[in-house]
Amino acid sequence: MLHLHRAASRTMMMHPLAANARRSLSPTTTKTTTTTTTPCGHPLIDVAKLREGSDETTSDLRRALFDYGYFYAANVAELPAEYIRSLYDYSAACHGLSPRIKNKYRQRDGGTGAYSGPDIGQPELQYEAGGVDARVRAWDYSRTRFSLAAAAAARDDDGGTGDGDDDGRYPASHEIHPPFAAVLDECYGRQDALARVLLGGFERALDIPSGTLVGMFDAEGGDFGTIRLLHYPGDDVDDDDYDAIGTTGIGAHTDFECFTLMHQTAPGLQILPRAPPGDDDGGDGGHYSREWTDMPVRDSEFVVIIGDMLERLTNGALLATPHRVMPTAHPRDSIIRFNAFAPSTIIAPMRPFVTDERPSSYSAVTMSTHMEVTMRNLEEGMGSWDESRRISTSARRDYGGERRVLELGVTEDLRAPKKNGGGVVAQRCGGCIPEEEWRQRRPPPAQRRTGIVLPSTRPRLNRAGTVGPHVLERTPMVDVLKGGGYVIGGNDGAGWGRRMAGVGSNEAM
Ligand SMILES: O=C(O)CCC(=O)C(=O)O
Ligand SMILES: [Fe+2]
Repeated sequence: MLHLHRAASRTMMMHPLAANARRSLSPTTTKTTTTTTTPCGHPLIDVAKLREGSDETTSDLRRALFDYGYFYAANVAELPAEYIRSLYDYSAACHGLSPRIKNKYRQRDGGTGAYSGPDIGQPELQYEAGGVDARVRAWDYSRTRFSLAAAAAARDDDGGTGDGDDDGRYPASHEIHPPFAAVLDECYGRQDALARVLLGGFERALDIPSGTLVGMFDAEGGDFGTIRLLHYPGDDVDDDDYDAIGTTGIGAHTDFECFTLMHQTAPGLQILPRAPPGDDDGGDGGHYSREWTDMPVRDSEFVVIIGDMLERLTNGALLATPHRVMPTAHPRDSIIRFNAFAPSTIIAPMRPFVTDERPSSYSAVTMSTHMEVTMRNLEEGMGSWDESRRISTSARRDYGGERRVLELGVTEDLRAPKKNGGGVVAQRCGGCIPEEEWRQRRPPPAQRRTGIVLPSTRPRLNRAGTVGPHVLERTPMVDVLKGGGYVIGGNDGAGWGRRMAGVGSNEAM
C-alpha cells in the first residue's frame, strides 16, 4: 500500500541555488508547500499521478530534485512487484552460473562480455580514487554497444570472444534459459516507458519545453543506458564491523547518465542528499549534506537519483547524487537502470539555467564521449567522487572548448519547405554555437531576410514561458556533420528534434 505523507519539515528548506534557478524561470514558482514523503520522510513521487500531469506531483518532483536530490517512485505500472520478483529470480540464476561461464563473458582483461566480479578476479572499477575493492558482482546489459577501452581493444584484435547471443556478449540459451539478452531487453523496454514519464515530469519540474529530455532519450542511436543485475554476497562479520573487512559494497560515486532507477532486496544503499539551505559548513558550500543517508528497502518502489548529465544540463542547479553500497553481513541484490541519452546527444547547460549571475560552468560534451572518458578515467583509478572536495569529478569534468549554451524551445517552423538551395537538408538553432561566435556571425539587419541566416528578430515565448534569441540557420548537412550543429527538443512534438538529434559531433567540444 502506498503511504502518502505531507511532510512540512522540508518546506522552508529550498536550496538557495534551487531558489535562484527557479526564480529566474518563473517568479511564481517560489511559493513553498508541503512535500509528499514516505513514512520515514523520504520524498515520494506517485508515478501514476505524474503520468496524468498532476500539478501537485510536479511540484513534489521539483522539490525532490532541487531540495533532496533523489526520490522514491511509487505506482510504477510498468514494473509491478511480481515482475521485479521474477527478475530477481532470474538474476539469482545468472549469478549462480559457473565461474567458467562468467569468465567466458567477462567484461575486461580481454573479455567483451557482460560480467564482472571479484569471484573471477574482475572487481568493479574503482569509483573513489584510492578506495578499497568492491564486493559487487555484476551482469550488465545495454542495447547500444559500448565497452571499456581495454575490452574494445581486445575486440579489435580478435573480433570478440565467446559464442553467446549478441556477438558473444551475453550468455546464450544453452547456458541460461530464457536467454539473457531476451529477458533483459524486455525489461529495458518496460523501463524505457517509465523513463519517458519521468523525463516528461522532469521537463515540467524544470520548466523546460516539453520534449526536450524525452527527445534526447529517444534520439537516433537510442538511449545509451544499461541495466545491472547486481549481487553482493554477505560478509562473514558483524554489521558493525565494516572497517575490519577492507572492502566495500560499491565505492562512493555519481552515475554518469541522466538519472538512475534503483531497486534493492536488502539495506546497504546510502546516498548523500542535498543539504538544507543555510547548512553550508560541509566544505562544499552546503551543496550536499554531510551525512550519508541509508535508503530503506521499499518493495514496490524505486529509488531515483540524479546523474551527471542532469547536473551539466542544469548548469549545476541540480547536482548528481553521490551514492555507495556498504559492506553488509547479509547478502544483497539490486536491479539498477542507468537512463542515458542517445550517444551523440550534446550535453551543455540549457539556456534557462545560464544567467549573468550564473554563467555556464560546464563544458559541452556528447553522451558517448562522457561515458567513454569517464570509464577510461575509472580504469586508470581516477574515481568519480572526490570525498575531500565533496564534488563529483565526473559530473564536473572540463572537456575544454568554449562554453556553449543549449537553446530550447525553438519556435520557428523547422519543417517549412526549403527555398535556399538544393544542398540544404538540415537546419539548426543557435543552441550549439558559442555565444560569442553567434554574436559575431549575426549579419546586419538588412541582410537578415536573405542570406543563409534566418533570424527570429524578436524574442518569442516558448511553451514554458521562457524567452531566448534564436537564430535558425539553414545548413548543408555536410556542415552539420562537421560542426556538430544540433537541434534538440521541440515545441510541437512533431518529431523534428528526434530526426536531427542523431546528427552531431561525437567528440567533446
Ligand atoms: O547496488 C546498488 O544499489 C547501487 C549500485 C550502483 O550504484 C551502480 O551500479 O552504479
Ligand atoms: Fe551507481
